[in-house]
Amino acid sequence: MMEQIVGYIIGTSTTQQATMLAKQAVRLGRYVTLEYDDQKVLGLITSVTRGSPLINDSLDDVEILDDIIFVQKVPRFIRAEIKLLYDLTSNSLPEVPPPPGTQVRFSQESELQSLFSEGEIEIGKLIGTNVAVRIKVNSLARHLAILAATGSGKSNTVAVLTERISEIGGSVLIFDYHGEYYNSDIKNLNPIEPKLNPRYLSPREFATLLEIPRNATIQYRILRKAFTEYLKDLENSFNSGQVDLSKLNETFVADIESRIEKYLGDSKKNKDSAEEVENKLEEFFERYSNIIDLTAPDITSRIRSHSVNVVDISHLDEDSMDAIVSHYLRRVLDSRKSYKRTGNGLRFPVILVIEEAHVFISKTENTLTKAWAGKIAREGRKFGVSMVIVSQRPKGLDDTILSQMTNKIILKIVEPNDKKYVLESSDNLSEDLVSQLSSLDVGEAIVIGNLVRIPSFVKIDKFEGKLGGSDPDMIGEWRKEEEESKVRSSVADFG
Ligand SMILES: Nc1ncnc2c1ncn2[C@@H]1O[C@H](COP(=O)(O)OP(=O)(O)OP(=O)(O)O)[C@@H](O)[C@H]1O
Repeated sequence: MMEQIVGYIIGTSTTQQATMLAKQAVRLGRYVTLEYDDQKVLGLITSVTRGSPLINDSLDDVEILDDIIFVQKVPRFIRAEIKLLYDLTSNSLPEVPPPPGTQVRFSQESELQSLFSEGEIEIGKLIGTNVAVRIKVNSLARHLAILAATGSGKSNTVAVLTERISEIGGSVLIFDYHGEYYNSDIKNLNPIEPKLNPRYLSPREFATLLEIPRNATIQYRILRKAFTEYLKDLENSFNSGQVDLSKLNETFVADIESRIEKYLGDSKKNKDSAEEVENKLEEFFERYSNIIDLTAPDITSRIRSHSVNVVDISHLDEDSMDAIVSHYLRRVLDSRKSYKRTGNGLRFPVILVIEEAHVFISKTENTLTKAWAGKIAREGRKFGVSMVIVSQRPKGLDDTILSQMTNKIILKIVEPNDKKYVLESSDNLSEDLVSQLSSLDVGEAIVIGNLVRIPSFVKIDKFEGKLGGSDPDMIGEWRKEEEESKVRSSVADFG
């Protein structure tokens, strides 16, 4: 059944863009098909305008308008800009622009299916159609950014995407800023308590957590020697079975300080540096006492394949969050490198999901996480470590790292600077697509990158389970407290 004609191409076209004079109202984000010069070209409606040569904006007398409308049939037009995306005949980009007068029709679902059905997991339907959009999961090796204004559907998208990746055997590690995945009923959930075990810290990482500046070479040397010796002695004690695990955490600072004393030497300068290191060591332990645990297994032994591994960091302060995220990123990358090199380490690829990414991969702050996120953005692909950064403040993200997120799922964004920033950080996103972002409904997204063959307007499937972290029902909680206080006071009277 041939679809009806919705309009004709007018004016000058290029191989990327054409203008249609429409016979009926058409919606943004709809796919259309143009057949000309033995090509069958798929296009996307990216803007629609309506007007009339007679009722134009120079009119300023409504009575004249009354007469015009009453007396005659008023010429009106609907124009639509079409972004030409794909030549279905040659399976490539269109090579020839459509001539004026070319008929335009809505694309048939069978034409669209051929383009969107090749991926391993379905994430939703093309907006306005029943065409399932499937994404190529291997393309996530080039990372993904999920960007949207608050309340537009980021968490729902993360839940749908990660659950379906786990169902095909994949391994995801979500840093759960709001505790919404940790308390959800996502399938294959593997909840992980955030713990920092200094045994798995490198001396440089430990020095960074102690805030020993890179140029404080004497402090760093003293710490490195004491820490390295402590770890060596600890390993020997573990191997000989002489470790009292219950005492490890409480003697950690003293054990290291006793080794610092050994490297004091007699120079005053060393003594001052050593004291500075000891102060920083005690401050470190106070600041991170709720996450330090020398008995905790390494994160790489807690991540499972076939799982949505979720680290609940919602109860931590942002410093501790940053320490956990940066450490876990480093351990996963190092372990995958080790596995690739020696066969020892994390045996399977991992997709790391960083929620509220603008906090950790900030454009302005030099966080601990930013350095490791940058390394993974640059080299993670070779080792099967990819990143999904999720943010409702795109302009707060580091632009270099954002530009390395080849794939993007962009839900509704209204803020003009956010839109501009996203456009500038994506070489596969055009102005006409970005201009649509304000008009997207909740759960509707533009998907671009290697995940899909062509830019796609997708209604993401609704996550069927329960997500935690939703907005509190304040009225309900107040009512409940009122009821309970009545019960308490009546029990007190009775007593
Ligand atoms: N694809 C969708 N289909 C239907 N409803 C959706 C979809 N995505 C999100 N919603 C609904 O919209 C609301 C907000 O969704 P969600 O929490 O995912 O947005 P968000 O961008 O993560 O918000 P926040 O920034 O507050 O975390 C929820 O009630 C959710 O059920």
